[in-house]
Amino acid sequence: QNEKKEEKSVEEKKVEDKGQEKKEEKREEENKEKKKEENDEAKPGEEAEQVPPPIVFNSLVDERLRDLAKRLRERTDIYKEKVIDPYASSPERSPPVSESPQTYSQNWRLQENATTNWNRRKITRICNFAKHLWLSVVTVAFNYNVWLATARLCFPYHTPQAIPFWILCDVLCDLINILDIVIFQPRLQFVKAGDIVVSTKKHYRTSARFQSDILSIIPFDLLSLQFGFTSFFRFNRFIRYESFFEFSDRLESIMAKAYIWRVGRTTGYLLYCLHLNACLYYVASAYEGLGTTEWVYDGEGNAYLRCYYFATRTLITIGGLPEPHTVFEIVFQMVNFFVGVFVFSSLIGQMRDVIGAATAGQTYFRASMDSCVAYMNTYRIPRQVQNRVRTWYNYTWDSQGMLDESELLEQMPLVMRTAIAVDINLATFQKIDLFKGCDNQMLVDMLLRLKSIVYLPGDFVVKKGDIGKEMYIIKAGEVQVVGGPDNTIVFVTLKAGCVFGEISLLQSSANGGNRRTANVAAHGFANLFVLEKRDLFDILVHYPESQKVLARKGKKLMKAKGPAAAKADEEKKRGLALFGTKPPTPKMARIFGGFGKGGLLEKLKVCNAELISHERKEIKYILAFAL
Ligand SMILES: Nc1nc2c(ncn2[C@@H]2O[C@@H]3COP(=O)(O)O[C@H]3[C@H]2O)c(=O)[nH]1
Repeated sequence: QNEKKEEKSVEEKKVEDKGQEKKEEKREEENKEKKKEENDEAKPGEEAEQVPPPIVFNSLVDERLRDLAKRLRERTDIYKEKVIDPYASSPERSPPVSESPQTYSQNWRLQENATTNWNRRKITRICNFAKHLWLSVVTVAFNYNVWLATARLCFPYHTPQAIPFWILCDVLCDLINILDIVIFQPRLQFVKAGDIVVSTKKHYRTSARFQSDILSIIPFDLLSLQFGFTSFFRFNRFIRYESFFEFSDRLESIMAKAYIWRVGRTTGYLLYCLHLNACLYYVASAYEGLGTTEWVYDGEGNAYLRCYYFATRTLITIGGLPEPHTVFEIVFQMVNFFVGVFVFSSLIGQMRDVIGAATAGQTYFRASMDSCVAYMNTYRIPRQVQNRVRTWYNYTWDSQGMLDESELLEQMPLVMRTAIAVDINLATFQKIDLFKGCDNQMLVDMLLRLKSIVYLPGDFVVKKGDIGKEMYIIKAGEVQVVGGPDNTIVFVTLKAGCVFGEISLLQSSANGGNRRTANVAAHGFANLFVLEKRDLFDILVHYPESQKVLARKGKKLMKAKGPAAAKADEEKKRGLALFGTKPPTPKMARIFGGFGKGGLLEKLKVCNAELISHERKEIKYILAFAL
């Protein structure tokens, strides 16, 4: 054991000695470097005499290493600059949103506020849900009265066994109505002198609605004790029709596809007309005597079903019914036909309007595309261009559900437009480096002036040397800053949330500063927001501070990416030729973005899994476009 301990301590000593040796070596090296630097500073001209030339084994490797060291130094400089001025970052990357530093108590208060807001929103949502649920219960009660009171009045449904059941249902419905009148109606919101106020009991009691509600629940049913059990005494319940329309309006306002409910409601009106007619036919048959003539109901089978069948054939004027013979039958049938023609034609017209409104967008899209194709045919536009135009139409429609978003927003008041624009894009804008430090209200103003535009794969969005009249923000897709003799060098790929075209926009026209400094082409399909120079400058007039921030950034960008920097960049990229050029990607694979990251193989992999809708659309169109 002693021997082992000795061995260990010897080894440890050796390690320590080695560490010390290394440290000493390092110190010596540092001292040498310091001396060298001092010499450099003191006598820059005598460098060649003082420092012996380095030994070069391989000039190519040596050059590459020097180049690498230079680039690392440049990168460090850029990072240093960024640390000093956080707004000087480049536009091609959107860093994660960093919250401004807050104290613990501030954070805590914010969290508490957020929780309270969240709780309040949750409570409001629950209340709204409860209101909708209650309104649907009241609507069921209303429909019970409207459909069954008429049927019970005309058909022999009041048998001694059924009467207790009917009484129970009637009482239940009346209870619902009473609860609604006593608890819910006085608490509804209404508009008073332009203000939304929650109704008070006093307000409700003085309203016309209260009077009609009270009239609707007067229990005339009690007269049944004197005159026998009949649903005739429940007809005052029909006055509560307003609750049905209230329910209908609310449902329309919360449904994403309101036309489905509208079609359902119109169908309901049609069915109710048939229901009324079936009731009348039974009453007419009973008046003449069941089965006494060929025309009347013969009393066989299910009375309601047979009469409903008769009503359907009569009102929809299908025909094939037994001929009426008596004056009463002829008059009844004639009135039926007239009502059928007027009521049914208007209801079917209403249905056509509802369906037409639901598909109006699609119809507009088809009509615009057809007229554009007809125009291109008239002027014998080449097939290739026509295909591109068609692809643009289809992609734009599929990706945003309309051809021109601004058309839709134009009809809205400014407040609504602002709310929508802020909701959709403000978060993205706040993350854009270029706008960091700018006034938030300025961003909102800018959002309102944006126009949406779609570029096809390979389209040039910006051409070097052109005058910059607008800047772009990428909504979806990618664009590439390209250069070189045939635009084959890709300088940078910009993704969703990035800005480009701002350099020439932020420079003055003196010395050609307003010219585009690079070519920018759409990589795949690119959905962009366009902000015109005129609009930007109109806005900046009101925000001098933001104007200063943008001007400063414009200068920095020009320095970093302007013509001089671009040339150096291009040469740097060409320098890669030292290692031989990469073999070109096959043409077909190139269409799909090559074999690399995000390329054909990856896309195919993603296709097997679940594709997100945008990418799926893009691949579909890229395929269509390529073929
Ligand atoms: N010149 C240059 N432009 C770039 C670079 N990266 C992104 N861009 C954008 O490409 C745009 C070309 O038009 P602008 O000069 O108006 O603005 C330019 C920049 O927004 C780059 O590295 N160099």
